[in-house]
This record gives sequence, C-alpha cells and structure tokens, in this order.
Amino acid sequence: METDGSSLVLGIDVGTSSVKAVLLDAASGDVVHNQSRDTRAEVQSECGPQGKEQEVVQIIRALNDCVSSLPMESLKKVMRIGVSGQMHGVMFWKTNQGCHWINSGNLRVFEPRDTSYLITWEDGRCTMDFLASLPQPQSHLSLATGFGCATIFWYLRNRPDFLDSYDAAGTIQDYVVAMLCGLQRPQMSVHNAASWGYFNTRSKKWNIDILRGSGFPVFLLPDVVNAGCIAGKASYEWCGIRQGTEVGVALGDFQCSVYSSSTESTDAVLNISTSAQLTFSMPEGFQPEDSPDPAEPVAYFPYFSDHYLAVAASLNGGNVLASFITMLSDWIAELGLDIPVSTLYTRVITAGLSQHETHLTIHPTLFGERHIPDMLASVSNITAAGLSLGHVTRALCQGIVQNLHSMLPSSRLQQSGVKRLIGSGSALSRNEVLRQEVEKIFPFSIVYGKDTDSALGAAMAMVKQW
Ligand SMILES: Nc1ncnc2c1ncn2[C@@H]1O[C@H](COP(=O)(O)OP(=O)(O)O)[C@@H](O)[C@H]1O
Ligand SMILES: O=C(CO)[C@@H](O)[C@H](O)[C@H](O)[C@H](O)COP(=O)(O)O
Repeated sequence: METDGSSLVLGIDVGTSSVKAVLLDAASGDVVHNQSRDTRAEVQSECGPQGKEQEVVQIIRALNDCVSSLPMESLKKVMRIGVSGQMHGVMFWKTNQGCHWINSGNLRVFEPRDTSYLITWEDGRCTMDFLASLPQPQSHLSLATGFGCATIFWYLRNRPDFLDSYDAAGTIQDYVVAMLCGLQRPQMSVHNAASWGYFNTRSKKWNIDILRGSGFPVFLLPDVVNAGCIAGKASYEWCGIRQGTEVGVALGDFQCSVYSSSTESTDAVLNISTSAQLTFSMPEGFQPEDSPDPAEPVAYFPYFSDHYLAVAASLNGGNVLASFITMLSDWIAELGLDIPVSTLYTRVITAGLSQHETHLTIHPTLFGERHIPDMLASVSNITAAGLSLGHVTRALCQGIVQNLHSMLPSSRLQQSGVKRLIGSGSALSRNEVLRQEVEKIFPFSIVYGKDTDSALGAAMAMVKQW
C-alpha cells in the first residue's frame, strides 16, 4: 500500500461478545486509536438452550457506534478497511435488500433489513446423530455443530420454509463487507470458508457435487477468494469514512489475532476471548492429511499465502467465566440483592488472586469440545475448606488453561520448535488469575498483546498486499 504518512487503515473485529475497531497508521505501524463495544446480541433460539443465536441489528448498531466514536478527522483519512470476526457462524439475507442506509446524527450508517439471526459457532443444534446422517465432506477438517454448512443442512431437513426467504448467506463479517460494498454476491475468504465445512482448502473450492447431491442450496455458498484480497469499495460514506474506500474480504478472527501478535516463526499464540485457541504456524509447504481424525483436538486452518496454522480451538474460554458470573449474578438476584456484572468480575478476580493454590479441580467444558462433544463440565476434590470464592475462581481459571493445554500440550509445542508464547484476547488481558495459570503451566517466555488483537491483525493484513 502506498502511504503518504497520513494514511490510516481501519481494522474491525466482530467478536462473539464485542466489536472492536482500531485505526492503524499505515506508514509507522502504530495504533493511533481503538474502541470496543459489547454487543449484548444473544437472543432465545427456537431450538431451546442448544441453539445459540444473535440479533444482527444489535451487532451492527454496536459496530456503527464503535466506529463512529473514533475521531472524525482520523476516519476521514482511512484508505482501507480490514474486517475479521467470529468464524463458523451463518446468517441469511436477501440480495440487494440486506440493509438500508440511514442518517444517524450527521453520519451515514447502515441498518440490517429482514436478515435472519446469526446462528453462531456456539450453536449445538446438530447432534452427533444428525452430523453422522450428512454426506461425508471432502475436506481435511471435521464437520461440527455450529459450522455454517451443518447449520444450513439442519434448516434444510428441519425448517425448509425458513431457507425459502433468503438467497444470500455468510458469516457476520462477510455480511458487513457485503453491505459496505453493496456486493451482489457475498465474498468469503478461505479462512471463513474452511470454518463452514465442506470446503477443500487445497483446491480452495466448496464440495459442490457432494452438497448438490444432497439437495443443499448451493446458491447460498459465497464466492471464495484468498485471504488478504480486496472485496470491493465502500458504496456509501460510512461513519465519516469516504465512499470508495477499499474493503478487504473478511478474515477469520483467530488468524488475525496471530497475524497481529506473532512476529517469529517460533511463536505460539494463546488467545482467550469468548472462546480460546492455542495455535502455531506450520512450516512453508505443509499440507494436512486429506481426511481428518475426528478425535484429534488439533486442526489445521488456512492462514495467509497458503500457510497453515495448527490450532487447538477450545469451545470453553471466556464464555465459561461469563457463565460463572451470570450464575453468581442470578443467585445474588434470587437472594434479593443487586451487584453490577463489572463489579462481580473485579471481585471474583481479586478473590482468585488471593488464593494462589487450590486442590479443588474444575473440568470446565460446559460447552463440550468438538473432538469430544459429550464431555461436559465436572468438579472434584471438593473439601469444606476449599469452597471460598477464591478457591472456585482459581480452580476455574486453572481448569480453562489446563483444558487447552491438554488439547495441545507444551511438549508438542516444543517438538514443533515453539520458543515463546504470545497471550492475546481481552478475557486474558483483563484477568490476572488466568494469566498466572498460563505462566504456571507453559514453560515458555510469555508476552502479552493488547485486547484489540484481531482488529489490529485485520488492519495489518490490509496494509500488506497478499
Ligand atoms: N469486566 C470484565 N473483566 C474481566 N473479564 C471480562 C469482563 N467482561 C467480560 N470479560 C471476559 O471477556 C470475554 C469476552 O471477551 P471479548 O474479547 O469481548 O470477546 P469476543 O472477542 O469473543 O467478542 C467474556 O467471555 C468474559 O470471560
Ligand atoms: O473454532 C475456531 C477456529 O476453528 C475459533 O477459535 C474461531 O476463532 C472462532 O472465530 C471463535 O470461536 C470465535 O471467536 P471469539 O469471538 O471467541 O473471539
């Protein structure tokens, strides 16, 4: 990218709990501003507690608010926009009718129109029996519940009328790019296509024949392009960013968190946000085995320039702590009291810090794991002396880190040449107990990034021409 010393790149991350935005000075590589907003978008799913859905209007309002709170004079200098977000999920809309552009104060913003909810990566509606009834993908990645194609198959088999209302689909971040650029057909990067299932990362093509043969609505599959490509230009001025600004195809959030934080090939990245991932980069030329082992906790996801990342992607990260806080908050309310959630986080973390060790053992897999969906959470070694808030918080944080470590142990990282661990994600940066547990278990030097890592990675990927 040509820079004149005043060019800024906007990076956005549409996460499961919050949206983040950073402004990166393309010439110096400095972050000049950043913002985040909680989305609070979760809605009841028609599938009951197994379903995990989010209100798209709520997410986009948080995004508009987050971006427009950046300084106006800086937004006017934005030359490119990079977008990342929560992978695997799917939402639906109608071509050319997915949003309307409105005035909000003196700014132009877009509002979703007649879209579905976003069915997220946390969605559990596809049982093992249901997944076993689907055609075998031709991909090195196993299919799991919460993956876009599995969710579309679920609608096809259980609510075919639902799909009749739509002719376009994508992840939430693909939707954002499609709306910003007014795309006729959504585009999807190989990062997000791989996260939907039924995608072959070697040929970079959907398993069209297999899908079509099972009656899958293949017209809903976005056009796939390489990560790092430009998807189009902003069709309107947005939050003060000028019309015509280039917008990159949406990227995966975990690839972007690695891109912003890992500087050496011998780095591993541990990201804890709503979910958690431990990942390192595979050497150039690495190609995964053609077919997956469903019991293997480490998967290989496409990165940039035909590289792969080995990743242990846990479904149990900050969401486990958030569930603990919700449980406490509900109990407190039932007892007739009221403590704000932010105060609960602070007090719980303070209590955990005062308890350095515990014999209490919490296996925290409230949400199962993709390689063992039926293994739920458990607590053991409970003694009367180990019931304080400090013991429980310490054991919970220890459990989250140990669970991830059991999926990708230090020994395997060392054998792969890892020498340093980079910690990222706001659940980690805001929780010292979690950081202490990371430092106890991993025998590497550890460096912490900032909580806008994926948004920063999305911006950095747009500075570099892939
Ligand atoms: N006040 C807080 N203090 C510490 N941790 C928090 C606080 N609020 C939320 N969290 C943690 O941060 C997680 C969400 O992180 P975030 O980076 O916003 O997620 P995402 O990138 O998935 O949108 C929550 O699941 C929770 O564990
Ligand atoms: O499952 C994977 C990768 O396979 C995930 O880790 C991937 O990064 C997803 O986007 C996350 O689960 C959601 O990200 P976040 O909102 O927790 O940051």
